Amino acid sequence: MSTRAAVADARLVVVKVGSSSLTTAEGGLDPARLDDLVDAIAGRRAAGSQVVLVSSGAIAAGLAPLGIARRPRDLATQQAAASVGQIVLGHAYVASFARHSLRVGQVLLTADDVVRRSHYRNAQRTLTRLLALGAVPVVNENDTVATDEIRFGDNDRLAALVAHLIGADALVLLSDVDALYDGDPRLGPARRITEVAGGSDVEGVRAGTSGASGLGTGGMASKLAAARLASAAGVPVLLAAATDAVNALGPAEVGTAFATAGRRLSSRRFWLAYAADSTGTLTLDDGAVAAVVRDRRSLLAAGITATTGDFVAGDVVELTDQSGNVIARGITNYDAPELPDLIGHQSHTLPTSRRREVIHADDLVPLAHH
Ligand SMILES: Nc1ncnc2c1ncn2[C@@H]1O[C@H](COP(=O)(O)OP(=O)(O)O)[C@@H](O)[C@H]1O
Ligand SMILES: N[C@@H](CCC(=O)OP(=O)(O)O)C(=O)O
Repeated sequence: MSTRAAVADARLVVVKVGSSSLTTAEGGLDPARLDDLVDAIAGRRAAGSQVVLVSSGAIAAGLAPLGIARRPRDLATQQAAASVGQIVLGHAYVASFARHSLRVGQVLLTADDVVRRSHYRNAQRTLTRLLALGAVPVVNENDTVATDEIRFGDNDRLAALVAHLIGADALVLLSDVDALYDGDPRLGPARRITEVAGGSDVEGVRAGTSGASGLGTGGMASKLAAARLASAAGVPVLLAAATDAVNALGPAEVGTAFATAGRRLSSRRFWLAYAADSTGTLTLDDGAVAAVVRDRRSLLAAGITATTGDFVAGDVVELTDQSGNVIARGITNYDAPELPDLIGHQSHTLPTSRRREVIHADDLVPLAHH
């Protein structure tokens, strides 16, 4: 099935909308744009799909009520604005979805809630039950309590993680631009990219890190990273304009479609590959890179040339090649201080208590460079 057909046929869709697509030029929430989005989602629901909406806009919606002219830079004021704005936003969705007799459920998450394995089943269960009860979950980052350490940073990433968490069949990223281009179309002529089948299709793409409105975060770079994260984890992605939501959620061919790379990862392997924080790095020689990535073998001390970080056994670490590219992630069997004496040595030359592989193949996930 083509990527576009997979998105069009998806039974469970995560739709993410950015701040810039919900606000007026002056910065307040735009009820007409919000209604248009809700109409498109209600249409998809009526056609038989379930939809989870990941909506930004809390900070933007809180600025005018607090008399703040532009997006604040400091975290405390952002959090205060989000606190005021999230209620405004939630209320706007309740009223707008009510026009279609649809109920909404607000789900505010921190990175910990979907990244820590002990927590994510909770989020999974709530979202699944909301859907079973016929409600539309409206998800945002829990900005008021998310400190820098536990922030997703941007809702594109949150949406990609949620899409995998709930086993969505597709992720639709709606923005103020109608597709991915090879450069920022605001800055000059740029070529539109309609299909991304693999990494070579986005090689050389310049994706800006800030949006036009100054209200969102991350710009196209965070969208591209999220699209690649979801597609690498087995969820097809469509990036399109929020003003074209009806077509993006319907059969029309709009935007940029990102094909999946292979099978869907299990929750545990997805967590290992993308969600968990890593606390260190192991640098591998070429032979070890091939053993881990191509042959899917365990990582032995002999193939490691250097380590950084302050990790302990059981932590997630990144594996890089000699050029510093991250090629895999895995759970280490050793504490960082134990490794300098072991690396570069063949197992049979080490004391018996030190012959265990550094990372077992079952605890290793090669990262797709597609
Ligand atoms: N390569 C690119 N292709 C498309 N848009 C790009 C690219 N690089 C930068 N951009 C800009 O990114 C913006 C979208 O980011 P942003 O406003 O943060 O979105 P949102 O608020 O929807 O999350 C677009 O308005 C576009 O001008
Ligand atoms: N959680 C923040 C949004 C952060 C964010 O990623 O914004 P955007 O780039 O507009 O999707 C808010 O609701 O204001």
